[in-house]
Amino acid sequence: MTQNVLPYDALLLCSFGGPNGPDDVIPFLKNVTAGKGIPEERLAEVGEHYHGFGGRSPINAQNLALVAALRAELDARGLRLPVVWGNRNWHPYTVDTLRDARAFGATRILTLVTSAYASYSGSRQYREHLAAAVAELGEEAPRIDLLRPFFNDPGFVRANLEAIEESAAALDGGLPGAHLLYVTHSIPHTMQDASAVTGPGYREQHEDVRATIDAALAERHGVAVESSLAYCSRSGDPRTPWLEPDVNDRIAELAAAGVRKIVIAPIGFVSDHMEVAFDLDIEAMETAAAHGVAAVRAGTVGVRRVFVSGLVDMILERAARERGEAAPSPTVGALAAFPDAAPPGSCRMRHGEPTGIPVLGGDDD
Ligand SMILES: CC1=C(CCC(=O)O)c2cc3nc(cc4[nH]c(cc5[nH]c(cc1n2)c(C)c5CCC(=O)O)c(CCC(=O)O)c4C)C(CCC(=O)O)=C3C
Ligand SMILES: [Fe+2]
Repeated sequence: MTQNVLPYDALLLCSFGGPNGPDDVIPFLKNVTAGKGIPEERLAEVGEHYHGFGGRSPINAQNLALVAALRAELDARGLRLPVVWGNRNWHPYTVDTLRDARAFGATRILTLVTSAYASYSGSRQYREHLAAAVAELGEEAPRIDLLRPFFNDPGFVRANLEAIEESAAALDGGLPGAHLLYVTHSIPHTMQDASAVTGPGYREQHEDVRATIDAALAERHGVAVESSLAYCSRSGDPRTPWLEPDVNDRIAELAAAGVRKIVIAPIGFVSDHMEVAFDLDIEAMETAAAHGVAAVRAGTVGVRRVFVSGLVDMILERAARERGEAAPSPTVGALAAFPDAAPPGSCRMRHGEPTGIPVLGGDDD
């Protein structure tokens, strides 16, 4: 493959954003939950999680570290591609970053969204957000393309596998006999259903990663791995069904079935942000201790070299396709690579009805 990033002249890392201090917490939560119907009590509770960490989410520092790691990997390969960072819910906002990027001359920007799996929250909502930023900039706007969801990218899966192996080594007797509990963010059933309209859904994407890692572990360690997928961080109206089992319920169930050690593998999250730092490292760990289960939490992919290097491979492949060259999208697991342009109607919450909300990277409205 040619080591060439053209036609792109910048890479945008587009993420969720998070508060940097106590005064940011409430305005941040208002941004996130505008029009979502999340109960006051849930918001107050999540606010407390942030205040417990000094009002600061770890996510911004983690994204800056990823920006630095991407720059280092691009540099190491002799590729000239400025990397910039913008968020959906907090400073630096995407629209401001794009305005700056345009001012320094970027006209064609490839965007990497920090969600590995496709759903409304992890894909379409970002595409609506980017379309709004482009609309706001008008004539000034650079042209934006998006990288496809990367859950089955070989580098992402490999980085998760390595993190699981490293954490399992801390358990008495290691991996053999441990239950491998994969965890991701819960979403409402309606969002799960919307994610499965044009391709494999959110749950199925995770199940594919689980099967791939289980098989690799069995092969590398010569042990059959017992595993399951659980969910964390549900919110919304308690009467609305969300994906289950909750990680805490699942830990209790495993304990009741005689499991004495578990590895919690947060494959749904790319870095140790609030859901990981609170819902897993504090809550789920307390649940495990209360049930007499020895638990370790595997690292998130973060800035692991194999993950970052896989992202740069994806950038090169996409650039080549934009130049009209044939470039494959390598994947692991049973699912094919997601298309570069999201299929019409994908991850649309009220599928079938026009939403009137413009999206980037696969328009269907
Ligand atoms: C699938 C998914 C990901 C994973 C994909 C990815 O990694 O991007 C994700 C990431 C994140 N979610 C985050 C924070 C929040 N999410 C909320 C609310 C919600 N998330 C949802 C889903 C997801 N969210 C959903 C369906 C809701 C209900 C409201 C709605 O339909 O949108 C709320 C409101 C309070 C609450 O309800 O909990 C907050 C504060 C942060 C920042 C963390 C930090 O600061 O470190 C990150 C990375
Ligand atoms: Fe969220």
